[in-house]
Amino acid sequence: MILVFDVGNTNIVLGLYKGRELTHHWRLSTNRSSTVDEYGILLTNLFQLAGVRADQIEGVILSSVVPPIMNTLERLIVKYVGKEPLVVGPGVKTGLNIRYENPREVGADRIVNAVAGIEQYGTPLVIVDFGTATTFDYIDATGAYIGGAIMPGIGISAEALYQRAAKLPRIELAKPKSVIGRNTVAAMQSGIVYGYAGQVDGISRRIAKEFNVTPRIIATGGLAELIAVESETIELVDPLLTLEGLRIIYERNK
Ligand SMILES: Nc1ncnc2c1ncn2[C@@H]1O[C@H](COP(=O)(O)OP(=O)(O)OP(=O)(O)O)[C@@H](O)[C@H]1O
Ligand SMILES: CC(C)(CO)[C@@H](O)C(=O)NCCC(=O)O
Ligand SMILES: [K+]
Repeated sequence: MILVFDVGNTNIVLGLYKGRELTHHWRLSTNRSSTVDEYGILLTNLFQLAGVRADQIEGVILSSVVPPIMNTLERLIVKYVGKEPLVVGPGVKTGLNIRYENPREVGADRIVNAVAGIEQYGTPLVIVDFGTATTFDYIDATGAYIGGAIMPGIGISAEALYQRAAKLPRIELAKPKSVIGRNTVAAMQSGIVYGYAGQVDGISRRIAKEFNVTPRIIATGGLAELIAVESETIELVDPLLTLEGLRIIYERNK
């Protein structure tokens, strides 16, 4: 079995693979102040519930876009799993040709998504990941990672409205009945959900136009489903794309 870790700014998603099969996956909050042992308790409990022992895990791979907690997580894995994790970064074979101005600058989650996306959906391809930030990645017909776009995530956008406007409440992110809201909550839900779907379609169409391509457009991330149903350009949602990419990269480095 291998254990894969996707460390994002909001959530840590982890999964256990037996061969190519994802047998378990879990979502924890990313907490910058948790200690090695606090994460260790969570991991131990999850393994126990799943009936898995640490000594059944042959290897661990981790990708992170949160440098301040890397040290804690590496120590967690050594102490509670008894393995040195493979960390996605310079020196790890991903098989991806990265054409960003500075390839080291691309978030590891975006690289991992691209690796999985190419494998599962082919190229040219656009991947939209709805997380803390919403990212777009464009992979051209030759399989090269060209770059993309980064916009404020849905959670961040909703949070900013509530934080900065005295009369705007914190709302549930849900689709309202009509694009015209006739109360504050419905109006905010319309602006966020339909506005966001429009932004996603706008960026996707610009990519298609600028590069004169018809890419497949695949979405992933915690809030993908909510927007994908309203989007005219997203073809499907693959919630486990990042975990799959981690498994593939692990295999390429064995
Ligand atoms: N129902 C909701 N209402 C309001 N905000 C939400 C809701 N669900 C998620 N969020 C917020 O949306 C953002 C993205 O959450 P999501 O669960 O998609 O994270 P994620 O895909 O794990 O992201 P990352 O990989 O960046 O950690 C977070 O800021 C989160 O707090
Ligand atoms: C954009 C996020 C925050 C999305 O998780 C992450 O991929 C990141 O921190 N990226 C670094 C900047 C870049 O990808 O250009
Ligand atoms: K993510």
